[in-house]
Amino acid sequence: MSKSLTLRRPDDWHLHLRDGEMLRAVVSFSGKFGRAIIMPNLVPPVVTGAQAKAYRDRINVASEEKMTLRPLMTLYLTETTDPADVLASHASGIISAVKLYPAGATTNSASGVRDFDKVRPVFEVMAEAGIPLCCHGEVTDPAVDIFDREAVFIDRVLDPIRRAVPGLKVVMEHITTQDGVDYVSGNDNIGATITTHHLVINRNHILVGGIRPHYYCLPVAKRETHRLALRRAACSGDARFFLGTDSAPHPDSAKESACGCAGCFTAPNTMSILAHVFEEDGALDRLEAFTSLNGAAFYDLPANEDRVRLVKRDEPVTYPTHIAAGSETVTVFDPGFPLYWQLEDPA
Ligand SMILES: NC(=O)N[C@@H](CC(=O)O)C(=O)O
Ligand SMILES: [Zn+2]
Ligand SMILES: [Zn+2]
Repeated sequence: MSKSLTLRRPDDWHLHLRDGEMLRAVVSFSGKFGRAIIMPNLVPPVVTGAQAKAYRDRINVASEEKMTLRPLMTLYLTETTDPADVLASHASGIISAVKLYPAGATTNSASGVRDFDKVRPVFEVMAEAGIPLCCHGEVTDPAVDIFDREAVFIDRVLDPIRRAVPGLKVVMEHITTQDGVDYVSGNDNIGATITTHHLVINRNHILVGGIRPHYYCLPVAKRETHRLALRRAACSGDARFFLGTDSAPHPDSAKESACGCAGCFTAPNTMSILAHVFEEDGALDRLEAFTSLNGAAFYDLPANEDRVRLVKRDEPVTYPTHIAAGSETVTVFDPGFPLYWQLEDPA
């Protein structure tokens, strides 16, 4: 008999759905999730409540009837963000969080924050209203080595913000280091998303034997000790750690380039990969906490009531290696090992 596992419907607490043709091409691959925090780094970015509402409408139009996905919107924080708009958008249920991109840190972050003191009034109203701040946690100082940028962000930016604005609820997005795990574990009012791909690859996967643009994302994967720290955190059941796939589709022409952009497209096979990883670490009984319970609790939302089933097949399950997006293709993340677990819905 094949092995199977029933769990509450998973949520994705960090997802890029893009817009237009790309949105229409990728949205169904996240269709079996319950809720997803939708990142606002469009071109131009989603900076006002009105824009977030319009973007949510476009996502709902692009979604198919049978999908369970419910988009939870975020605002892209800029130095001119109006605290009143943040409060009103949250009060009316349009947004669930605000996203902090240090200017220049990652894809489409040019309009992000340079001077963190300038956004202090926004942080203050967020703390008061209990609105989470989702952080892309990397400094942009050219003097800081790219592999150290997350650890330095904690010391230079994140910890000072949290001290200056007590009560601010923070998500450290897509942590990639032992330092990130330690900081989140040792503090209150803070959680962290962990991506699927950072549980699977370290920096060797990107660089050994040739440069692999489809493993390049930000924050960049670190050395193996850090990957193992992420695996322990994800598999621990600790309520501070939850799934945010950071599935970030880019056209292959933009990835396979002399200056390839950052992002891994993991939406199609995420649950299969996670079941593999948790089984390997003897933690299948804690997969539900990571994918379906911890994030909801952090966002003060109930867990999804309905269930999905993961079934372990005798033969590897196959996924498309590429999907079409208009005249472009997007490469699906290749974990580098065969996948046997398959998501079944309904359970
Ligand atoms: N993670 C990435 O490498 N890329 C993301 C941006 C982000 O989440 O930093 C993207 O939008 O492509
Ligand atoms: Zn990011
Ligand atoms: Zn992201």
